[in-house]
Amino acid sequence: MDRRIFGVETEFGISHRPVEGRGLPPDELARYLFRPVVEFGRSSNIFIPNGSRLYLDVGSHPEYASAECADLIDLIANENAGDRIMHDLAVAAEKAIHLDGFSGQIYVLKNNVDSAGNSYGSHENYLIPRTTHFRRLSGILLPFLVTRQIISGAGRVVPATDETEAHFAFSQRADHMWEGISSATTRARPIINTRDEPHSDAATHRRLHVIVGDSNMSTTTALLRYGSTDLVLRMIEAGVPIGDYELENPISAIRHISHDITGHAAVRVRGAEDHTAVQIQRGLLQRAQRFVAEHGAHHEHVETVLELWERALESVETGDHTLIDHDIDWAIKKRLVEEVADARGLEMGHRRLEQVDMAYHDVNPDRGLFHMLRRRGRATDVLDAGAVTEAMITPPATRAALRGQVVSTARAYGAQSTVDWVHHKLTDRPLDAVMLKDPFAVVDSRIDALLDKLGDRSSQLRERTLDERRGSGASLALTDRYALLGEPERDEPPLI
Ligand SMILES: Nc1ncnc2c1ncn2[C@@H]1O[C@H](COP(=O)(O)OP(=O)(O)OP(=O)(O)O)[C@@H](O)[C@H]1O
Ligand SMILES: [Mg+2]
Repeated sequence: MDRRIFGVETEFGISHRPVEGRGLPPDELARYLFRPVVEFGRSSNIFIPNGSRLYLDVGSHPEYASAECADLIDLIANENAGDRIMHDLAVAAEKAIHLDGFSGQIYVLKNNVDSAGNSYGSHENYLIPRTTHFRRLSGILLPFLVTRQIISGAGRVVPATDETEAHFAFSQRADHMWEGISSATTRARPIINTRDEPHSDAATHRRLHVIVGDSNMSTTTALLRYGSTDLVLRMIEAGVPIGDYELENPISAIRHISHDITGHAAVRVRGAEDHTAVQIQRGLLQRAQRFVAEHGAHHEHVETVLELWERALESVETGDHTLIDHDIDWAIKKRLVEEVADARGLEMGHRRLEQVDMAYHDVNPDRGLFHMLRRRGRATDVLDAGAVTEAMITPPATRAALRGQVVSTARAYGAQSTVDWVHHKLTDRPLDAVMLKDPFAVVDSRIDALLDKLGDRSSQLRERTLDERRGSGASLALTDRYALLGEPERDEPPLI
């Protein structure tokens, strides 16, 4: 497909560190965190004006599901808006717990393993044509995804166990995958989830749900992760021959690869010699380069993706990690961990280095180590300054723009809306529901007609300024885009 819809769901780890004693249990903390969300949307599962979804499932890992995007930079901006929203919620929650007599700080981590060894995910969604042959898709995509960690893993300080010494691994998530392909998400944790919910026209499309990825702090790494996957999908869809790297055992392979930072760990390929992760990735990259040379780049980021991909593989192959230690999460983190270890004379197994690993993923822009590195010029960024703030309040140019319009306009009129990825209605007009099956569509006359029922928008609504919005919600993302023109100033009621 020349144009594709992308979305990414991020689950966050949360914790409370009081000045002394035990912290609040995660479920209680999550309730504090989501208080402004519930105030805004009367539920802990809501769609917000930037088109994305915020929700709290059972358990205590709040999730941000990005709006559907048709451009990779839009996707990364929208994803990072989610990190910022979670940070805003943490700031508000910290105030709330202090008012309730608790002390200390709240941490929101965009990582994939907590200190107790629980794992939570970063799930990617790719729109693909229904005609794609699933057997062929998985035969190519699984080896790609199993080895992708060497170019886009988030890196992990792995503590010593009875069998292994402490070491640095490519991936956070690799040890927590249990199956290659299946329809169950949480229980079986497959690399590719086949649950068939396309959020688009089911006759023509599927939504491919990839569960294996590490959450990325680096926007450059994110571009390589989504961009390389898109290129592999594009080749599969075009039906070009892509080499045969079908793995005998994807799950043992993914773990084996993660724990050998030299990239030389060999895995069994069905009916062929053993291959290293670098060899498999090289084979796929060469195919992709040839494919782009023959068919042309299908979007403006392709060249950057190919350059990063090449450089990341060269870095692993040669062991010269300085080639990517500003661009790829695992290498950025590894350099930091080694610096701390050297400066303090610590062995790899030291607890302090695990803390550095965690702190790398702190979404707090002032405190998080990744954010500090970026400010010091030690991590590249593919987003323009201001792009994340913008993405907190502006949906991408897809169906998400229509969803955002419904949510914000209804709120301006004091009406309630009920929306999901596909359905849109005003809650008290259930018969006027609008179903938007085309995720690329940015205009739809049925949505206009629906919103016109609320009043004449052109003469009654004005867009709020950024300053007004900044002053009126726990997070910029949880504020209304519009206000009614000439809204009567309400007098403060008398105190007595
Ligand atoms: N047609 C589409 N193709 C690809 N991705 C899509 C499409 N429509 C929506 N998305 C993306 O899919 C993701 C759906 O997130 P959501 O958390 O609702 O996932 P889910 O897998 O359906 O449900 P859950 O996480 O509750 O199990 C979002 O990131 C969204 O942007
Ligand atoms: Mg989800």
